[in-house]
Amino acid sequence: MSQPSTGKNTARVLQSSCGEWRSIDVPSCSTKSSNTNSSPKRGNPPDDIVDYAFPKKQLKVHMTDRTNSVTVNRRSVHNSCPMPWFGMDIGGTLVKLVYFEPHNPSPSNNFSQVQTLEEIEFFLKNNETCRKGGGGKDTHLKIKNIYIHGNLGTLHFFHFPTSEMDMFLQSAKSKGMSLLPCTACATGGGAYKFESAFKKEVNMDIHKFDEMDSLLRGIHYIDANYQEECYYFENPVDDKFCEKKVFDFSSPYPYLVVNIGSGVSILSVYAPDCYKRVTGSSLGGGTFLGLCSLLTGCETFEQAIALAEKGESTKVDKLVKDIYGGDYPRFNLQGDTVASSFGNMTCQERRSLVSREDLARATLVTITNNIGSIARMCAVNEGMEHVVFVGNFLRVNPISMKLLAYAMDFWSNGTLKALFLEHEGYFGAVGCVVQLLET
Ligand SMILES: Nc1ncnc2c1ncn2[C@@H]1O[C@H](COP(=O)(O)OP(=O)(O)O)[C@@H](O)[C@H]1O
Ligand SMILES: CC(C)(COP(=O)(O)O)[C@@H](O)C(=O)NCCC(=O)O
Repeated sequence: MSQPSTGKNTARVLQSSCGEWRSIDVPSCSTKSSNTNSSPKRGNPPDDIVDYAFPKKQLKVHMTDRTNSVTVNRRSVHNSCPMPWFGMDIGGTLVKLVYFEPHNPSPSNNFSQVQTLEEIEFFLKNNETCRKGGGGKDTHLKIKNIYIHGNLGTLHFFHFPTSEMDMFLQSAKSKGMSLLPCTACATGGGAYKFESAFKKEVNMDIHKFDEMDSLLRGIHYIDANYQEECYYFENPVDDKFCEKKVFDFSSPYPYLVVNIGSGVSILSVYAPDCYKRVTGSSLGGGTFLGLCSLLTGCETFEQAIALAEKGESTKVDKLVKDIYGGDYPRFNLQGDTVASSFGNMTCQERRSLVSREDLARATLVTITNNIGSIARMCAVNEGMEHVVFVGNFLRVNPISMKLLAYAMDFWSNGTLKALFLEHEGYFGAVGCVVQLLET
């Protein structure tokens, strides 16, 4: 297979760099904290929940060590947010919805909590708009036996296209959803864009949270509560020997997060509550799907990926060997390296030889390599060894994951490791729910 492109995108990266510091309200957050052992504990023993959703100032917590870990008494449950709890990440392309089903609904309103959940579940499952564009419940991601704010329950995962949001609200209104008691919090751009529509259509005040804060809260929360969340690929481009392996994410700091949604955001994370947004790129998952739809006529992300699986990008891209006749050894550029993405498509004859599958594959490889190249440069600049890739661009998309794994390893001579998370696109929505009681 072709090699990832080299750092052709340097200028773009530097231009879009903003490097604004964000630090959540926790003391002694050093800007360049080293790899201290400040990670959440795994598992959830009954009397020792480690819950990063609670800031020190609002709840009675005590510091367990010098690295800002906070231990929360499980009885400090907030009663002003009626269950069931819903967290939404309303992104540029998809609405990610998580909801918490308590195993022991509070006795006082036992019936209404259960009934409310059943009614909302029925609505989500049977609503036309929720099923559009491959939307629906991600049953395989469900987490049983998780504690949120001291309550044991199950976390459910659901997604649908953001383009259906208005229809979704209309439909929720017509089915009487506004009358059901529950608490909804939201993040992503849509939390702001649709805030007034929520109020107008379903008379709901949503609790808004920043999407980067939520993303990190979600990552740390899920990782602390769900074994085997984090993984990497060994031998990523060798189909025979490629293996998915669990990575111990219990001491992750510092690390880089690359969130590949419609666009791309890159964050340096130094401690549980201390990070900065390093840069971003407008060439993300939306670009892939947009270009692929134009070039192949595909209708959905799943179709685009299915086409890409059968195509060859080397028919579309111009390789170093197409230009040099072989390697360019002086600068260690192998003949199979992509010299120019889509570079062969300037020629009519070559255009007539490529299929929709080849175009889909080339689009996927181009976008993925560009993100990999930016991520690698950020990791080098920031002195990071671990790069965590998240976002729904990676959904049902092992091609990109393996390419990113290979690219990180190859271009860093093995010093950088690409990591992935099972609940790839849902961390913002989870992070909202765990932040709920801070408001
Ligand atoms: N069912 C789907 N419909 C549309 N895009 C999808 C779907 N599944 C995965 N994707 C990919 O995921 C990207 C959106 O990722 P996501 O993390 O949800 O971002 P956002 O928050 O911007 O909506 C899309 O641009 C596309 O590349
Ligand atoms: C604006 C966004 C944070 C929105 O997040 P998204 O819905 O794409 O997940 C993201 O698309 C982004 O970071 N875009 C790149 C902007 C830049 O060039 O920095």
